[in-house]
Amino acid sequence: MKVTVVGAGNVGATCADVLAYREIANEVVLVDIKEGFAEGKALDIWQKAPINLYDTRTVGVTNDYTKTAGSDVVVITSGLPRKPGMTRDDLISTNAGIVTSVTENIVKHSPDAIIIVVSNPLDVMTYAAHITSKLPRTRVMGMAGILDTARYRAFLAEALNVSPKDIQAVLMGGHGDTMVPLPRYTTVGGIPVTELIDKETLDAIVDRTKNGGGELVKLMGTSAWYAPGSAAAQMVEAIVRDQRRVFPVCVKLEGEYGIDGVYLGVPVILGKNGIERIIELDLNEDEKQLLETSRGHVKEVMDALDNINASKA
Ligand SMILES: NC(=O)C1=CN([C@@H]2O[C@H](COP(=O)(O)OP(=O)(O)OC[C@H]3O[C@@H](n4cnc5c(N)ncnc54)[C@H](O)[C@@H]3O)[C@@H](O)[C@H]2O)C=CC1
Ligand SMILES: O=C([O-])CC(=O)C(=O)O
Repeated sequence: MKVTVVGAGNVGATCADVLAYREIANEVVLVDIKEGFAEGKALDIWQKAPINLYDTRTVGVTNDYTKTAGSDVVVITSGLPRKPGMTRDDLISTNAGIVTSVTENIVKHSPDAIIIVVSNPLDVMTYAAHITSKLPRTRVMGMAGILDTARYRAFLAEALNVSPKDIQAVLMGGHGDTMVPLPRYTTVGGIPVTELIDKETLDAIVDRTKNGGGELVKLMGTSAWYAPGSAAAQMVEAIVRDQRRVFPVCVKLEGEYGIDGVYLGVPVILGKNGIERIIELDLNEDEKQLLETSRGHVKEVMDALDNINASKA
């Protein structure tokens, strides 16, 4: 299995590292626009192989997509991260240009690849990659839900003083303040979370999760990478090992949840064909309302991208 990671910055290099040391791929190609940067990161990861004992070959290239040819999966992390005081949506015009040109190069050399978008604003960058690639919606998806769910699970594990391994949860909607956590579908070792935690603490955790990305931007002056890079690698693993994992993933909805033509995080089954199935939960009225708010926000940003593209045409 060959995996390309575009963008050798914080998230891309972390993702490539996890793919290598967990031997998720035989070959990982890192691509960056900065001269020598991807080459250096790939060499560093390769030099770790004798220490951490793995065989995965890591190769770095400066904008040379011929080396990415025949990739099974491509992860797009290229683009600006936000700084304190910015929203993810503020990145739209710069990152849309980057994601669009990267996607063109990817499909030219790897027409059968499955594409996982990480660049922000996530839902709308997934839209940009999908319309550029012209691939079926099952093969172009965005990573955010695994990360958001992981933050929620980590906060819950801390509050309950239990292992994060035992917390199962799902979130839906856009990657931003309008994400839709679903406490009704959260369990701790099979026990509904509402039986173990009071409403006030749970509400505070939900709130912290919604602002989880911003909390880290404020602390570090740039956005997170360990959990995001690992989350993207986990999606790659589900695909290349045909694991049929159930994850929240950003995908174009075509009637599911009564939504058409908008890219949102929903639970899916992830396997060798990409999105094998979208799971439709029976949401209650409150949850439907939250999802509708999230849909409205993502649609607004999609429209903003359409306007940017129209003004360039
Ligand atoms: N979906 C999610 O949950 C998350 C998304 N992100 C997003 O991921 C993106 C990357 O974040 P970081 O890795 O922290 O940023 P970074 O600045 O560390 O790395 C980005 C890399 O992209 C490269 N790049 C820029 N234009 C390129 C092009 N045309 N072709 C190839 N490479 C190019 C840059 O040279 C840089 O090395 C950001 O947009 C960030 O907002 C970050 C964390 C979580
Ligand atoms: O917050 C950001 O800008 C990066 C991101 O999407 C996250 O960490 O959730």
